[in-house]
Amino acid sequence: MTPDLSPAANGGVGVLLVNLGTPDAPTPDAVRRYLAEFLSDPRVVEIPAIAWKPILHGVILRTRPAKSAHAYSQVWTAAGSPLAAITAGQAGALQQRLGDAVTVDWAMRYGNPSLPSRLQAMKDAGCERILVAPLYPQYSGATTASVMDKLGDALRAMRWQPALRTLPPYYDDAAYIAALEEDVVAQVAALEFTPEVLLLSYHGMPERTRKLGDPYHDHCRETSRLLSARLAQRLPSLRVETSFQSRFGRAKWLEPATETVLAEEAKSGTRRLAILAPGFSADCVETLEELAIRGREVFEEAGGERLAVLACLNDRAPGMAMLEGLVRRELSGWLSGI
Ligand SMILES: C=CC1=C(C)c2cc3[nH]c(cc4nc(cc5[nH]c(cc1n2)c(C)c5CCC(=O)O)C(CCC(=O)O)=C4C)c(C)c3C=C
Ligand SMILES: [Fe+2]
Ligand SMILES: [Fe+2]
Repeated sequence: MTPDLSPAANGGVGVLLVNLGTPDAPTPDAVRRYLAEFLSDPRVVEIPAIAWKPILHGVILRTRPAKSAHAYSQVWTAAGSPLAAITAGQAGALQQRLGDAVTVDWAMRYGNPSLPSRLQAMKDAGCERILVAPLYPQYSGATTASVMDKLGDALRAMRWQPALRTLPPYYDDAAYIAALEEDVVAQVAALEFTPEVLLLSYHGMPERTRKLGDPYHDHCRETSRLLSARLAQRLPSLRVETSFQSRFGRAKWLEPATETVLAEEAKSGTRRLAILAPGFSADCVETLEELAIRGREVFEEAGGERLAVLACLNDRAPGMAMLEGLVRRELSGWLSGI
């Protein structure tokens, strides 16, 4: 095939938003396909394949899909998986903010739309310079680095590659902390009750990854420290705590576990609690089912009365203004006059 060298088809700038991934449907078969890809990634499960494959295929993929499909079915929307629908909304909102000079698209690390397929589609549409933006504020090997691995695989298969930049983690960026602050203050003001505690719940990781040099735990703690300091000025009576959710497998995970903190807070007298998941750019099964359904049961069974799970930044204005700012900064020198 002869390369298209016409000016209209080439030289374009693109932004590719990437999030984790989600099944195509809330069914055991679709969840099995998705989990098989996700949990075969050596960045996610750092156990030698020879030991892990029999456990994955012999136990996990036989038992977990039905349980996870039930969780997904409780949060599925007319637009599909919340994570996919919201990520698409973020891409649309960013496109509007940046205008026609930039092509904005989105992809998933696992499942669909796949990262290689969207990268190729952007290249075919004339994008020769692409900013890949993993929507993970806190860096981890299992998330950010895994996106870069997949990007490397996709590039390896391309003869004519686009030039690439990648968005660095933004866990301590003043714009991210300010967006969270503004959004928390507005969401708390709109509640029917005044929470005594704000629990910042991050997705967990095996504790071992921290010892191996993964900065994820430190990034989460730093986000919490910076956000707590800002909230202390705005909502001085709110006590802010941090926890890690979603323990998976038998190994020790980062602590304290969200479930444990919810139960202990209720047992020690906290009656009204709000949860925010600052590490998730978009609401997903982890916030809408694990926190808002199962977390609520844990809190109420231990004596808690009111629990509010605050929305993630999603595609609303505070988060989109922050993302637009980060993206414009990273596109510096690639754009003129926008
Ligand atoms: C935001 C950061 C995330 C980190 C860090 C992370 C690490 C991690 N996750 C698993 C296992 C599972 N995660 C699952 C869902 C899931 N995880 C994240 C984000 C992070 N994961 C998101 C946004 C989601 C939701 C996806 C969606 O479709 O909405 C799941 C699947 C759900 C389930 O079956 O419970 C698993 C499994 C590990 C092992 C890990 C670190 C090593
Ligand atoms: Fe996860
Ligand atoms: Fe989870």
